[in-house]
Amino acid sequence: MKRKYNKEQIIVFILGLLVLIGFLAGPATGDYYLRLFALTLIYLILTTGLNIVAGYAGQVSLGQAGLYAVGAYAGGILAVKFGMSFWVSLPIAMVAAGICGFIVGIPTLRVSGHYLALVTIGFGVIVEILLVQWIPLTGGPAGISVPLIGIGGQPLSENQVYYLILVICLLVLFFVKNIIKSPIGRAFSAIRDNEIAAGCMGINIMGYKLMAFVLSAVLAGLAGCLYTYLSSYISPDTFNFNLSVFFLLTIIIGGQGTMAGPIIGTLLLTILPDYLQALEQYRLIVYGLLMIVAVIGLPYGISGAIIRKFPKLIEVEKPEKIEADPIEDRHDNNDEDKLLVLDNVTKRFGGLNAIKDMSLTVKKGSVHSLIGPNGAGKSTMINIITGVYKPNEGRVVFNGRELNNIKPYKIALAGISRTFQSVQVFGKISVLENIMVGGHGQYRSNLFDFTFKSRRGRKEETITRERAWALLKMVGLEDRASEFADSLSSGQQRLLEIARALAMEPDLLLLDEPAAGLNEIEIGNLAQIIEKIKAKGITILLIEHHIDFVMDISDAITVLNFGKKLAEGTPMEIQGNQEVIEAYLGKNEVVEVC
Ligand SMILES: Nc1ncnc2c1ncn2[C@@H]1O[C@H](COP(=O)(O)OP(=O)(O)OP(=O)(O)O)[C@@H](O)[C@H]1O
Repeated sequence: MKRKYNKEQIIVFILGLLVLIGFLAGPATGDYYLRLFALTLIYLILTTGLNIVAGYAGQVSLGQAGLYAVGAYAGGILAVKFGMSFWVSLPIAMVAAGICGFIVGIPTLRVSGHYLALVTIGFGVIVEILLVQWIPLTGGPAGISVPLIGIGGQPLSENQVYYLILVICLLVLFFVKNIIKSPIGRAFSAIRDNEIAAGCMGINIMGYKLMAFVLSAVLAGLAGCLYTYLSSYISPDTFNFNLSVFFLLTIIIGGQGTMAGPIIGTLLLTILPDYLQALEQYRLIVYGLLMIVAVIGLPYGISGAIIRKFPKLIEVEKPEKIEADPIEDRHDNNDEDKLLVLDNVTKRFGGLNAIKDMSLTVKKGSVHSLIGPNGAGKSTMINIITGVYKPNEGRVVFNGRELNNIKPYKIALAGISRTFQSVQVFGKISVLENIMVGGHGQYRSNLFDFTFKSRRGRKEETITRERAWALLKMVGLEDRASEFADSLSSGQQRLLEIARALAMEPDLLLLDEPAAGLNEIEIGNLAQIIEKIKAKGITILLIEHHIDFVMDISDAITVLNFGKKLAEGTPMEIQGNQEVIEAYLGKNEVVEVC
């Protein structure tokens, strides 16, 4: 798959421009601008890392200056107190910051949003205080002076240092781009857009949040260490809270969650204020106005606005050949007939029994429907099966394995996929990427494979992408592949959810009101899709209010009322059940169905 217009080419173009500026800036305009550009590149390394955690993974961090300080002081202290060279202290500084990032990331397991922002601010403040108070190690307010970077005993010139930083910055952008374009990057975006749905796609939410924090901290540490050697002197007042706010503003204005965002934001906010010096006393006003206009007028930042204005920039080209049969065959030779068993399950919300002593057996390869009036407890059952809710009593057994205390992502990886009653697509990534998120559990490659684009990683990515195209075609959305998922109609989003759930190659597919919002033709297509899925040996547990649709495609039906089982049987048996007619179907409905 190729992009017609390649975002990476734009990034390379901007960076090419930067190199050119660097060439001209050194000899033509003197050391001041060379240092300014070097500092911009250092900030770019840091904001690219911040973009991973805040832009892609959606976790607010206002402690980045603290992590930057850890890298800077680790580099400085190792050089001054232990006589280590730049080349040895750089990786140690990155590891030190990475460990701090892990510690800062732990609260994300419990808090998010404003609370997380406060926790990260707290970290930055603690670092600032330590830098001032721990005088024997940090030099206190007087700071530390650091020797120049050297190779073979020879110190590098200012120009050489600039190009060293440029090369490191380019490598960082290249590796981060590889990670972001991999299932890891998609997992970050999925968590940002919808944590519950991401968990149900087999994504280990806590693990990926921590990974995002550690990656961004490692890059902050790298930037900090480079800063120490660029400026030859560090003191606590550089690493204050304002700097953390500045970093966050940079990616908000540039455009969070895009590779180009930090580049645009960092260039704009680091270099522009300096050029505005000509406007003397109006400089800060112009700077402030720019920020207000960008934040209010461009909610997705500058790069986000560009992408929305010119969607062709992110358009992916449809492959010439799309596989016709994307659904994995799940028939097996196992004689066990029961795929899913609920044994006396009860779920209470306060004093309300949403489900009471519910027992249910879903046979392998069947389409089993749950019907019942609103509030009967149908969605609660699906949420219990997928681990979103924990039952108060009873057991859920899938494929012979008890699921009661298993996390949603592990249940998903065990072979259960689902759609949601109120659609839960990942709105800010493309339709194609949404389906690729479904393929998350199929990868065997790791962070190393994706960072360095190993053969294994590339091969798995190609397979997932091809299957995603095939699933898109099956649900008739292949012409919408490049669009953001939240731009689809709700009916299309339901189809997208089904395709995404199938990308997980499940044994059991839970469909929660898939026909809601679809017209008659779309419901007909949906019935065909369900038939196809069933023919592949995938078991389906269906919740639906379109009774004739349910009667047509089900092998078994369970009727719920007030959290209890009212009746169970084949469609014929249910249609003739007097209690069901009175509680749910109503006489007219039955006449219509018959
Ligand atoms: N998270 C929750 N907190 C409190 N009450 C809940 C929660 N989820 C469901 N309920 C309640 O549990 C009962 C069953 O809800 P559930 O959504 O399972 O019903 P349903 O059969 O799926 O209904 P519908 O067809 O309207 O979706 C309802 O009374 C509902 O208000």
